[in-house]
Amino acid sequence: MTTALAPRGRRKGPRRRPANRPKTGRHLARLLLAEPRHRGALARLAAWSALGAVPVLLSGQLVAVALDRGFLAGDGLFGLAVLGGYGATLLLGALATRQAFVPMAGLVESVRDQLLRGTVHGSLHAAVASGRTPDTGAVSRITSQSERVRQLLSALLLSLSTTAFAAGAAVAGLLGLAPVLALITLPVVASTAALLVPLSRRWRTRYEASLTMEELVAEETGRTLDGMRDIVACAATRRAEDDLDGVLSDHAASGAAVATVSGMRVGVIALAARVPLLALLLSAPALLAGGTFSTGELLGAATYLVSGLEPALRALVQSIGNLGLELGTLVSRLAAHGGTPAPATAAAAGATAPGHDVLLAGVTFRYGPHSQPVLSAADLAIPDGDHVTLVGPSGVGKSTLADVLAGLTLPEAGEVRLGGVDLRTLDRAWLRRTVALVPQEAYVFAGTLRENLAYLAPDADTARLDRAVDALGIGAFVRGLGGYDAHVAGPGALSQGQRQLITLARVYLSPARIVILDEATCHVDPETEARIENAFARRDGTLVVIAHRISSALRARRVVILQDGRLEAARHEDLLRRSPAYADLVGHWHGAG
Ligand SMILES: Nc1ncnc2c1ncn2[C@@H]1O[C@H](COP(=O)(O)OP(=O)(O)OP(=O)(O)O)[C@@H](O)[C@H]1O
Repeated sequence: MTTALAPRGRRKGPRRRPANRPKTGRHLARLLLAEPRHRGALARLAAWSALGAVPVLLSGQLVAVALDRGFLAGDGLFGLAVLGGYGATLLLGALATRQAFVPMAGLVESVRDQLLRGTVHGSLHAAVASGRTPDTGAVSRITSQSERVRQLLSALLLSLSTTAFAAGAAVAGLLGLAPVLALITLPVVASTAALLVPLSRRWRTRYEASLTMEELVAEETGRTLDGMRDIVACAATRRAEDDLDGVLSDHAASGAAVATVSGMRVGVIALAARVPLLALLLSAPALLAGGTFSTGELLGAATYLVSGLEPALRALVQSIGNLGLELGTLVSRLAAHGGTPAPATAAAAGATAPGHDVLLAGVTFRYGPHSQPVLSAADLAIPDGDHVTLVGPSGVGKSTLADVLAGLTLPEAGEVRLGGVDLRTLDRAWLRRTVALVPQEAYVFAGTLRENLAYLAPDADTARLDRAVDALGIGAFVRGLGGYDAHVAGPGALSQGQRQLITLARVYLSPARIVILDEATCHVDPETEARIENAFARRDGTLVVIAHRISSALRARRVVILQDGRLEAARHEDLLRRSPAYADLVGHWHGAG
């Protein structure tokens, strides 16, 4: 039986995306502006923030006065007094910023309460509608998320209002001090800062992707740990490692992509303030010589650019980018799911298919973005109850196709359907019970033979074990080991072929409706292989055999050949006539046999 693993490979196609989110900004604005008391609190917050920006507004002016009329005019005391006055405005600004916390606290508490009310209502409503017990786990998860919303919203509001006013104050101060310098420098600031808009959008996309990857890593790790026993029992450790490795590499790449855009953003912010400053400094000698501006005015203008505008710009971008994005993600999840967290995967819990016909439609899969596709727009239909043998030269992609059929590997394009339902939407546990992929490496664990055989059918009694053993023709082997209650010391105590027999009997007893044998009989003799394949063919359901010998193809109802990423299916005789590749393969097998 396949393990409880996630699909593997570099999943290009259906990478899980965040659930459809409502427009976050609009939703937040609705929450903030819905009630008159919220609007009042926002107005008070704005008023205190404006007052808090007064030191920035005065900074350049006071530096200019301190220099021109104080230090440079030989009146150091006056200069010091002016700078002392600037210090006093900083104190007042700090007090005003402190006062801004009061309306903001009331506002965010109220928004948090609104969110929580919506959450609990949503959960109760869903419970009443479905007749089930309310999801109290979801409510408690959302309670903690609402708490995080409160923290983020307060940080964001404070940061936004103070930095927006500070930036405005720096611009106003510069215009007041030296309008000509403002007209020279501000367009440069504005045009460079305009680059931040597309950069921030790109940053947002990459950040969201990295969040999704983070969730995927947690999900994949949890699933691997949960399924550790099955992974070991089915000798799928390498596959599990591959799965985790793929997800971790993707996660690392997504983190690097975020860092690249963050770096570019910091560079642009620095340029926005430093390029005008550089222009100012380079033209300073000429401006001073022409007597157009005083030294104090030039330094005052530089003060507005460097200590007013640049920090405000940086804080604005960071608060909108980081705090805003995290807040938006949380709020939209709460809003979209009425208080229930977004489902972790596209697969719906409990979703089963009404039938067992398998259909591959236009399936394309490749392991890396630059590698050749292993499957290329491949089509195949396997009706329920069919017996097919899959053939193709070594390395052509037969095992990959088996993984795709079992839903362990997701195609980058096209669809795999089971009973008419897209595999990706089916309940994973149901899918794992329904489709059994038996790999070449067989595994037995220390315990009785009965425990090993009944591992996937714990309710199987001795009579059922007997029927399976008879059908597979492995009675002599079972008796030779000492019967069902004989102790199997572990994998090392049996040959590879004996381990395959146990694994095959285990799958025969399982509830799997579709069995895929991926060279699962390669270590047993041809007669035993024939008996086993025939037994599986008679068993209820579908049998797909990845051929190890020509005899497997001759036994099957149809043969499927995989060549150049495409699949062609026909009866052995027909395929022999119309496919030179199959004729070659058969010739090669006969030669080898
Ligand atoms: N995890 C992986 N990462 C990258 N490439 C892979 C991975 N697994 C398989 N491949 C490549 O994909 C191609 C198909 O491999 P696959 O094992 O599906 O072929 P196969 O037909 O089953 O081979 P064989 O008959 O030898 O078992 C090969 O070129 C292989 O090297």
